[in-house]
Amino acid sequence: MLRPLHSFLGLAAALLLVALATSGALLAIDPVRERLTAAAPPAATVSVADVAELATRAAPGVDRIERKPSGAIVVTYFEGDSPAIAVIDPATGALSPAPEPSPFMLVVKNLHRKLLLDDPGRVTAGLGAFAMLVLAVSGLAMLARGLGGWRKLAGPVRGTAMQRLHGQASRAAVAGLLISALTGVAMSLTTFEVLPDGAPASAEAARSAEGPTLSPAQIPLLRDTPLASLRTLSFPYADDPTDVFRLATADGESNIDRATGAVLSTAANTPYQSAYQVIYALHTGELAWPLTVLLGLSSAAVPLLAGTGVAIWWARRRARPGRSAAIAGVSDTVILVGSEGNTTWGFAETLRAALAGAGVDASVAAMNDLGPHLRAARRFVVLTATYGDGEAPSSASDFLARLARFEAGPELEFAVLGFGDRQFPRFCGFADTVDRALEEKGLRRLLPEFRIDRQSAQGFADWGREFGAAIGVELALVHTPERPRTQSLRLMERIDYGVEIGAPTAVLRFGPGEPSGLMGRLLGARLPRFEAGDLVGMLAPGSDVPRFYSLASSSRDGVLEICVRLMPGGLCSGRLHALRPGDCIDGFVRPNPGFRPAPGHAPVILIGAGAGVGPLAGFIRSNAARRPMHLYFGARDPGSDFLYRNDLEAWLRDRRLTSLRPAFSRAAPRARVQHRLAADAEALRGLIAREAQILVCGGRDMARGVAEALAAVLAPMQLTVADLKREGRYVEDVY
Ligand SMILES: Cc1cc2nc3c(=O)[nH]c(=O)nc-3n(C[C@H](O)[C@H](O)[C@H](O)COP(=O)(O)O)c2cc1C
Repeated sequence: MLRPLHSFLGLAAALLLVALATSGALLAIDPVRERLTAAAPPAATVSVADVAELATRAAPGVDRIERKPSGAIVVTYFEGDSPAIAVIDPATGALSPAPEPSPFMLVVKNLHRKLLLDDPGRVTAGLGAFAMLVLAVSGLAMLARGLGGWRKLAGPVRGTAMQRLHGQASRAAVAGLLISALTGVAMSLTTFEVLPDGAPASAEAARSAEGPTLSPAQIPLLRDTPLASLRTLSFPYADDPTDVFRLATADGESNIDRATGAVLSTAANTPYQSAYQVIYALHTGELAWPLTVLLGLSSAAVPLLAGTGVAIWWARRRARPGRSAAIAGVSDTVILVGSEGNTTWGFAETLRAALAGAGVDASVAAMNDLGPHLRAARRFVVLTATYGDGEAPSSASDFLARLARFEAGPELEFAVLGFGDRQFPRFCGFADTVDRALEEKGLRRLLPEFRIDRQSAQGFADWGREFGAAIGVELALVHTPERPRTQSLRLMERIDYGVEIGAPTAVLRFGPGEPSGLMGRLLGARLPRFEAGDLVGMLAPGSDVPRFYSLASSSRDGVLEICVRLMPGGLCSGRLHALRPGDCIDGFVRPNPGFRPAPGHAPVILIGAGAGVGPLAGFIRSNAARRPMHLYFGARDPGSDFLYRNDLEAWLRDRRLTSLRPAFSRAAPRARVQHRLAADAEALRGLIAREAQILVCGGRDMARGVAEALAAVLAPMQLTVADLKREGRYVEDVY
C-alpha cells in the first residue's frame, strides 16, 4: 500500500512540489544573508525605549519601528511629506539604507504562496504541502522497512545507485521537509478558515488624554520591554492629539497614552495565536537562522528527490511484466510472486513457460493477489524475495493477512522457493515465514523450501529438477536474466601469481575501453563509479549469465581492479586470464553496499584467502583516514601466491594497514587463517570489545572454518558469530 501511494502521489505532484520547494529554497537565501550581515545582537539590557529614543533623534519624523526576525531594526519615517525607510543600529542610532526587496524575490514569494494566482493558487499550494507531508511520511516508512526497521534507519541504504541516492537524500532532507509540510498545511488551513485566525491579538481602540507627547524614555512600558521581544512600535500621529503609541510584542498588543504613558488597553495572544506565530516562524525559518538553512537545503533536495523518484518508478515499470500476467486467471498451478526489484518476476515467467512446455497449465500472479478466486487452483508455487530484516517485498506485503482469510481446499499443494542474499543476516527470511504459514494453514507440502542465493541460475535449475520430479514432469529451467547494459573495459596491467604451484591467480587492472553510446563518443570513455567491494559482472563467451568478481579498487583509484583465480574449465576466468594488456572485454558494475567497512573509526578485521583478498586490498588502499585495519590472509606459498605482497608492505609502512598476519598452507610452518585467528584470540577479543567489524572474503569452506574459529574466540565474551552478524559487524562475501 505504501509504495503505490508514494509512487502515484509523487508522480502526480512532482512538478508542483518542485515549484514550491525551489521557490521555498530561494526564499531562504535572503533571511540567511541578512542574518550573516546583521550587526551583533544588542545587549539583553537594551529596551524598546532606548531604541525608540535613538530613532526619534536620528529621524524626527519617525512613524514606526519594527524588529525583523534577523534582528535588524527597521525605522519608517517621514522626510517632509515623503516616507522613508532605514535600518538603525540599536547601539549608536546610526541609520543605514534598508535593503530594497528585489522584484525577482517578490515573484518568487508569490509563486511560493499562491503559484502566481489568487485563491486557486493558494488552494493548490496547500494541497502541495499536504502531498509533501504524505510523501515524507510514506517515504520514511518505506526506507525503514527496507533497512529492517526504525532502529536501523541510520544504516547504509542498499539498492541501485538511483535508489541509494533517493534514499540517502530523502533521509537527509526528511526533517526539514516534514517541518515545511506540516506548517505549510497548518497555514493553508488557517488561510481558508478551517483553523481559527492566528493573527496576533489587537488591543481595543483607545484615545490619549490631551497634552504634550512624552518621549519614549518617559513611558514605563517601553522602558520595561526588552528590545528582543519587540515586534513593532507605532508612534502617535502628530496631527491627532488623541492618537496613541501602539506596542506589539510576541505576547500581544498594548495602546499607550501619549501624554501620560499609561497603558489604556491591552490584549494578550491566545494560546492558538501564540502557537500560530510559532508555526509561521517555523515555516519561514524565522525562529532561528540555522533552521532557515535546514529548511532551505531540504527544499533544494526536492528536485533531486523528484528526479530520482521518477527514474526509479520508470525502471521498475519497465522491468515489471504486463498487468495481464499479474492478474492471470486461475490455472492448475498458480505461481505467486513476491518481488520488489522485479527480478523474481523473470524467474516466475521462466518457470511458467517451462511448465507450459511440459503440459502443465500455469499462471503467474502477485502474492498480494491471493483471494477467493484462487481457491480452484491445485497448487501454489511461491517464488519470493526478502527485504529488510526478513520482511516481505512490496508485491507480497499483504500476503500473510490474505492467507489468514483464505479458505484452502484439502488437496491444495504448495512449494516455496526463496530468493535472497546470504550476506543478509536473515537469508530468505520471508520465504521461511511463508513456508511455515502455508504448512500451518494445512496445505500439502510438495517439497522442502529451497533458497536461491543472489539469483543463481544454477540454483534455480537445481530446484526445477526437484520440483519437476515432485509433480511428475521433467523440468529443465534455463533462466536467462535480462542482459545487463555493459561497457567496454581495456586491460591496462596484469600481475600473475601462483603459476608455479598450479593455482594461477591474476590481479587485472582495467581502464575504460572503446567508447559507446552518444555520451561516450562525445565525452570519451570513462569508468563507471564504484567502491571497493562492489561487483563487476563479466559475461562468459556464449552465455548471458554474468559471473561476478569483487572489485579490489574504487573508481577514485582510476582503475577497475579484480583478482581472478583461473578455475579448471572456467569459461569466464579462462577468458580473463587469456587477456593481454590492450585487450578489451565487456562488463558492468553492480553495487554491493552490504560488503564494505561500516562508516566510523572502529577497527576493521579483514580475513581473506586466495583471490578473496582482492576487495580487502581495496578497503586498505582506500583507508586514507588510517583507521585500524588488521588483515588475516591465507595463501599457499609465500614465494608464489602472496598476492599484493609489495602493496601490503607499503601500506603497513604508511599505516593504512595496522597489522598483517599471513598464513601459508604449503610452506613451513604450515597454517591456515583459522590457526592465526585462534593464536590471536586475546588480541581479537580486545578489538571486538572496541566495536570492531569483521569482513570475510573467500571460498565457502574457508568462510566456514573462519566462522568456527571466531565462534571459539567469541565464546568467553558471551557472544556468537550470529550476534555480530545481526549487528552488521560480521559480513561475508563468499563464493
Ligand atoms: C534493500 C535490500 C534488502 C535486502 N534484504 C534481504 C534480506 O534480509 N535477506 C535476504 O535473503 N535477501 C535480501 N535482499 C536480497 C534480495 O531479496 C534478492 O536480491 C532478491 O533476489 C531480489 O528479488 P527482486 O528483484 O524480485 O525483489 C535484499 C536486497 C535489497 C536491495
